[in-house]
Amino acid sequence: MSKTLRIEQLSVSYAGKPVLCELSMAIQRGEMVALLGPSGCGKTTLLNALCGFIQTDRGQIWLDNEDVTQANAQSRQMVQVFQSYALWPHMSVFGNIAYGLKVRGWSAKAIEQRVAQMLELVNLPWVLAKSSVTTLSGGQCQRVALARALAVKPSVLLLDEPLSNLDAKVRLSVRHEIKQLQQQLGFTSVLVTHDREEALVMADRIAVMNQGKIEQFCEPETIYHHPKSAFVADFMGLDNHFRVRGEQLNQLLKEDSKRSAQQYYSIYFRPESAQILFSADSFPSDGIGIDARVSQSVFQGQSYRHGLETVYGACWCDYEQPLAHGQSVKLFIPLRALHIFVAPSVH
Ligand SMILES: Nc1ncnc2c1ncn2[C@@H]1O[C@H](COP(=O)(O)OP(=O)(O)OP(=O)(O)O)[C@@H](O)[C@H]1O
Repeated sequence: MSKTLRIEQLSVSYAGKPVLCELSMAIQRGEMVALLGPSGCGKTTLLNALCGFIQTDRGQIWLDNEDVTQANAQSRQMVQVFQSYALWPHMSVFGNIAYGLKVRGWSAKAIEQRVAQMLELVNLPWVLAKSSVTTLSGGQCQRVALARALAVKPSVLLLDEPLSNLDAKVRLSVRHEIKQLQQQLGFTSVLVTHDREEALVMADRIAVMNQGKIEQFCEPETIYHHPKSAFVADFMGLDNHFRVRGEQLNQLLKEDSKRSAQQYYSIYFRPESAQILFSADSFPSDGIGIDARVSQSVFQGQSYRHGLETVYGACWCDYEQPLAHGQSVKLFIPLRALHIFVAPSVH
């Protein structure tokens, strides 16, 4: 059932405007890959190209050893699940799940067995089979859409923001159900999402896309802890960013003249991996310390998130207690939490 998917140097444009630019990636059999990236970077275009819904300009798409670049959508056996569910409203739950099987000429008995199997798989009771899909909740609709897609045993399942129409609680449970199904059935899948946490939880590997190209493609832990560019760092939740000159960075890191004085650098770090210290605290040596003043204190459950003003700009840092507006503190960023990139010069 499940196959490897290899994309080689794929280019797609709309009316001459390039959207995917020589994009390559290889997805293993049974692997779930998340495509993460800003709006308009080409995630849905890539899914549509894989499915055969749109024409490609150059490059190839391989399923195992078969080049399917020119194959029609039906013969590719890649099935898409959409954000909007795309169920047929005039059909029952049964009718929706059975549709692809009827088209493929399955017998009535085999269809009934398969639909029952699929309903059980996605945790929907058989009594719902005769219901109209218009009477279902969002979570139930997405389960029917998933059952319909899996019923035909696709080689690759393409999930286009399947959870974004669901409310927060349902989204969390459906997220884990899809992941469990993928591990149980071992299907190859590509998941498009805007949600970083969803990508981290669900995917075996994450591809961060930027303007039609892949910026970084690796395991969730690696991309989270070792973003290879400022773009990926920004996208992976390193919400604090200072732009500093080489000589300032040399001073902060106590590394005399290691960097050119005129070059600018971007320092990224997470609010939760920095610390707020006070004048009486002993100062660790394995990090950088910056004088700061509290500008805001916001309760966020486990701790308080504080807005801090420093000579390098504003940032956020967590602390267990609320601190007074205007209070002087020391911002401490451990070396292991620092991500430093050469910044482009501003003219
Ligand atoms: N049918 C189309 N005709 C012309 N331009 C299109 C078409 N579909 C998408 N585009 C353009 O191609 C670019 C990529 O769109 P795409 O939908 O693939 O991005 P995306 O990363 O999926 O965005 P989002 O996260 O907002 O869904 C965008 O600039 C979009 O405006």
